[in-house]
Amino acid sequence: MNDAIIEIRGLNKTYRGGFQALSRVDLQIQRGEIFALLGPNGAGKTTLISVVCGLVNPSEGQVLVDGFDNVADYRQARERIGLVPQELTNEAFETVWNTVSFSRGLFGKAPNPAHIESVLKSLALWDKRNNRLITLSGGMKRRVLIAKALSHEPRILFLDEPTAGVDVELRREMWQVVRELRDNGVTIILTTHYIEEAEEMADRIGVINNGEIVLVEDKHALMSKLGSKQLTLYLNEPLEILPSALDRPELSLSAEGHELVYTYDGHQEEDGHGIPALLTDLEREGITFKDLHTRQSSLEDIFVDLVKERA
Ligand SMILES: Nc1ncnc2c1ncn2[C@@H]1O[C@H](COP(=O)(O)OP(=O)(O)OP(=O)(O)O)[C@@H](O)[C@H]1O
Repeated sequence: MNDAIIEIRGLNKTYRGGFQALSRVDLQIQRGEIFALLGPNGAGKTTLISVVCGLVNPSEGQVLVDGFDNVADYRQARERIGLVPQELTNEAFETVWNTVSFSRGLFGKAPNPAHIESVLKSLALWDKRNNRLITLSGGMKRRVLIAKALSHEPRILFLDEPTAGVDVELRREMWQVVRELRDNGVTIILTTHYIEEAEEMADRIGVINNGEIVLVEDKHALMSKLGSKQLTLYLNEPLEILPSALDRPELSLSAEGHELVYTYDGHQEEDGHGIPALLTDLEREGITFKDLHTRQSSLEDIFVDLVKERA
């Protein structure tokens, strides 16, 4: 199904001074998804978001937001987007209510107190509506940034590193907020270098490195395609060498022969070389084990491999 709410075509960005921050970026964001853009520092994440939001001009290429060209039809494109920036830049002495209402006005939208009320309630800020921002906790200030970005009823929300420097509890709270927004039909694009965040939240993941999109994939497909599993058997008696009957590339001895490590990705099963065959061979060779441990590679392992491969 292709129901792209954002279409990015052939985007290049070379900053004044000659640095190329984006290189031939093609990307489609589907309506209603949570898309995580993952990449190391300086990869081009903020530049890409800034171009889509119309804050930075591309050197080449085109961005369509819900069908509107973000240069030729800037207003229509921009009003569909909410942007939660990386930096906390709040007006310290304003109240929550005023700052969020003012943001709506910046988009030329008529006041709509009922909408502001529902945004503040959904972000658990209603009780704080008359508080000055300076009196709020860090987590509340972040939620105010989200409320500001939602004040003009955008259908797309960009979150640039929403949980950078945020503690674990607050991070979970933010994830919940983002999920609820998605459940209400908002398309979410978030940048992060917390792999855990992408693993937890995203429907699809894009990886950007050195200004190039190196991969876009459904999260589960990515993890099953590139992920591997590892089975470690703790042997009763150490082995000096592997018997030839056990000779297979996926198997190795470690811990001075006390551990047998089998690394597999599911394809071995199809070829008849999976775990059942391994266990049968072990029994036949009289090799016994006292314990076992399995481990699945995380998105982090996959990501590190990807970025290393292209370095
Ligand atoms: N205004 C600018 N002028 C020149 N170079 C810039 C400018 N803004 C960003 N860059 C360069 O472009 C590259 C990409 O920067 P960008 O902020 O998009 O990366 P990022 O992936 O968001 O990084 P981080 O994870 O650190 O926020 C970096 O090398 C950066 O130094």
